[in-house]
Amino acid sequence: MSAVVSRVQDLGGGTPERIELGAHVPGQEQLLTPAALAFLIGLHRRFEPARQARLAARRERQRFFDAGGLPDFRADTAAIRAGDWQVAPLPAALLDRRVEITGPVDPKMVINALNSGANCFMADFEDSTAPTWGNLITGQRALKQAVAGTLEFTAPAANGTPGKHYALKPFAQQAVLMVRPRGWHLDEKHVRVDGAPMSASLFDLGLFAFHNAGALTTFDRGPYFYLPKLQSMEEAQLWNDVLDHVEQALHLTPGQIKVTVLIETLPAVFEMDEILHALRTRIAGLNCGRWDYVFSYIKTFRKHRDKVLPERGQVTMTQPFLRAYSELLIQTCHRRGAHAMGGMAAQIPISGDDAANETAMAKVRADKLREVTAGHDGTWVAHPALIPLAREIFDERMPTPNQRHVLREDVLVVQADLIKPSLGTITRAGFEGNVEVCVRYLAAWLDGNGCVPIHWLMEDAATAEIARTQLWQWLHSDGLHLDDGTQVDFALLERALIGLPSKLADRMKLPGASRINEAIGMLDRLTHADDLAEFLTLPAYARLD
Ligand SMILES: CC(=O)SCCNC(=O)CCNC(=O)[C@H](O)C(C)(C)COP(=O)(O)OP(=O)(O)OC[C@H]1O[C@@H](n2cnc3c(N)ncnc32)[C@H](O)[C@@H]1OP(=O)(O)O
Ligand SMILES: O=CC(=O)O
Ligand SMILES: [Mg+2]
Repeated sequence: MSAVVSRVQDLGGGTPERIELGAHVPGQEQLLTPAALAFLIGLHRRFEPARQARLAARRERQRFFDAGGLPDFRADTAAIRAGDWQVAPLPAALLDRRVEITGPVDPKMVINALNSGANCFMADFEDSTAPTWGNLITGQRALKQAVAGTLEFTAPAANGTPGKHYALKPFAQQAVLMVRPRGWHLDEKHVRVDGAPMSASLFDLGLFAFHNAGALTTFDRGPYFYLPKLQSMEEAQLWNDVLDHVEQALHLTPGQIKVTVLIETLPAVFEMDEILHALRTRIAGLNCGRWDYVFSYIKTFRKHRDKVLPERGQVTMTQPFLRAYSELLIQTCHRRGAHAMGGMAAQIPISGDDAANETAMAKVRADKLREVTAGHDGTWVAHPALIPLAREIFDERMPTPNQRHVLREDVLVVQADLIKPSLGTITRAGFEGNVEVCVRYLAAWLDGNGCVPIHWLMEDAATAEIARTQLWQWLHSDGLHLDDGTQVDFALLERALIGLPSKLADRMKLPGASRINEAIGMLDRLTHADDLAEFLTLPAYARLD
């Protein structure tokens, strides 16, 4: 906690509160005002014990899976699944979400995304942001200014040429803003209350709501959030309790805060009705967070030799277990009147190679076509250049603002479909590719950059986690071989790691180049460890800032 400097704050309530904050970064004083800090302290004191209980429940459940148990639909909530209920009506701003752009929260990205022509913009504090204190404060400040309509940015001058200036389009032409706070598992180490770090989720969500709820109300909106990495109905209930509290404390209308929940863990797919029900006064939809979902499948089945997945590139949405997940999500959402959002194709535009670009765009097109045909109400893009492509496909196949009327009663998904093993192989390129992605992503993240292009694929915390957990599982499963017959063992890993610095040597301008050796050391330790680390970002966070 070297970065924490302020020891005690007098928040004006008579008794100085015990809150410690990260070293000052520009703009912090306008965000972390005494009133905002008092609000955050209130959130922490009220909800931290419940958060810790939920994290303990996750560990307990994983012990059951490690002992051979399988996730399944819950007997104790059968009445919720069988019941005839609907989520609350959706606000006008969230009726048509056919194309949503996502991205990190730096000012340029925020302006570009809001101006992009997408229906919605998910400003991401999670998978695509490395949570340095500077990134968080800069991001919160950018969002506050964006909501106020004052956000501007000028790129630094280069070679005597003035930097490009960025400004927001008029409000009516902007994408609808949604914010994704970090997940329940993460602490915010730069804010300690009563001597303990506060929840990163409560920090991100609380600070955004505190500063922007009033302004959003004047636009007939509310704070809209994406909630990541939930594992159970109880976690959704905890979020609902938090949001009820936030609405009361900020004098909002009950249900004004809207959320979309990412179904991106394997345990959660068995509780989608229950999650919708727990949040039914405020939930707008569920989203197929496919990358974290695959990561979660690997993590849940870390000890299940019969469920080892093939290499990352072969785990596409047409694998039966992923198709079942997406179709059950659509059926569940539409039955309850909620949106069923699609997810992210990882391909981004390739400049300077038309043929390669066309191949990449064909993959994105096929993915979006699959989504709209299956019944999704909208999709995600990682890059503004993909918006016209996604829009064209959804416009053509979805003439209505959404397709919640498509009930998909033909879908019959049972437990076995959702946990079905996948066919495929592990190639040398797939193994070495995982090593490279882990090292390069980790190095960039440690350097403060949470989303980078690697071999023309968008890589963020979720995609990198697949690579990391696959390596661990492959190396800890006896008798696995590459498709060329080579045994998968630590010698293979060592060879890939040793070769990496020279392979990357001519790319010393790579994001995070200076931290490559540190990343190699971390990956080596993480893969050798007897226990699979829950999240890459937990040990990495200790090294951030
Ligand atoms: C698994 C999940 O959680 S998915 C959700 C989380 N992941 C994401 O949101 C991915 C977001 N995407 C990105 O961060 C970026 O697109 C990257 C890192 C993949 C590629 O970024 P770059 O290398 O900068 O792309 P590129 O150089 O082609 O960008 C061209 C322009 O588009 C802008 N741009 C690129 N992606 C985005 C975006 N998602 N939102 C807004 N603007 C963007 C760039 O800022 C740049 O703007 P400029 O011309 O004004 O300078
Ligand atoms: O957050 C999205 C994902 O795919 O993970
Ligand atoms: Mg995710």
